[in-house]
Amino acid sequence: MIKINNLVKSYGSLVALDHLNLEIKEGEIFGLLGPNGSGKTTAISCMLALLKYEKGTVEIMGEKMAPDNYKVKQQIGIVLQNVAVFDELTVYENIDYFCGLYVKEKGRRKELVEEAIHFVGLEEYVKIRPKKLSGGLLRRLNIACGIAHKPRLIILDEPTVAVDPQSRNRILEGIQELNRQGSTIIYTSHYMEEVEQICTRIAIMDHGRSIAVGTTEELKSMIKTGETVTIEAAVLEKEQIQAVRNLPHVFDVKYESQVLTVRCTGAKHNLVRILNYLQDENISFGRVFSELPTLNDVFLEITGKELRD
Ligand SMILES: Nc1ncnc2c1ncn2[C@@H]1O[C@H](COP(=O)(O)OP(=O)(O)OP(=O)(O)O)[C@@H](O)[C@H]1O
Repeated sequence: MIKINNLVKSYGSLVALDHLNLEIKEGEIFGLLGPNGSGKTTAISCMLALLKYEKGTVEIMGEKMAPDNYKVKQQIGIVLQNVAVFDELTVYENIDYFCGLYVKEKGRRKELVEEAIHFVGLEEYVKIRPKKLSGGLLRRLNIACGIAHKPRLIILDEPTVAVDPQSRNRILEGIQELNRQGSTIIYTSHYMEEVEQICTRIAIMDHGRSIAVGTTEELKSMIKTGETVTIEAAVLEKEQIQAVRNLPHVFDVKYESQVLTVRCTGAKHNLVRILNYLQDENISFGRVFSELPTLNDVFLEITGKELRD
């Protein structure tokens, strides 16, 4: 569906995309996950030929993407980060306007607009102007405007930023439904939980590059971490921290503000072994957690820094 080859884009001396390579297949919900400033929005803008770039190629649906490739553009729905609707039009009129850019036949358009309204759950607000909508409802309107014409490819750039949990769930479920109805989806976010929840494949971005690509399971299997054990309010001496470090299958130990974080490779009984040691040493501790690897662990192992804000 999309092939991005060696894309380079700079803003002055800042390299925002540094030889970015990506391939997205038809039918995927493809997640672009990366911290703020990693180049996700720039990648989307270049992909859609909304921004000029210095080097590389973008192919969408088998064609070279260009600003005037309307044949391809017609088949793409775009929901950008900044809400782009007309204040002087009502909810209905906004969706009708954007749908009308692609669908001229009135009867068919009415059907599509009504479907889109139902889809984002804005039935009660059709006669309202955008200024009167809450942030979450406004984002839903933005989505309806981008998807009403039922495009083959839908690109959503951080659609859930500053959205209440109810609207967020509605949006995430909606994206999965659109995918079931046949649209390929590209979804950018810096929320790893969301990406993990809905994406069938994920590219993790950092500094304008895609540093790892795969399904959630594939990404997690690329790293050493099999389990992270966190022990709160533990009071440990230096030698004891070293002793934890020397336990089998432990490869990284952090001790900060009386919180002990132990990363272990995938093995049985890691937690029991650590707790037994603490008990043998009469070390008091508070709450204990054991977590399977997250996408943050993938990011942390590859880049040495946290994905979370
Ligand atoms: N118009 C611009 N002029 C100058 N620098 C820019 C411009 N747009 C983006 N940048 C810079 O390029 C880099 C990549 O930004 P981009 O917005 O693509 O990242 P992002 O991953 O989408 O981040 P966010 O999650 O914050 O939207 C950042 O360092 C950003 O400051």
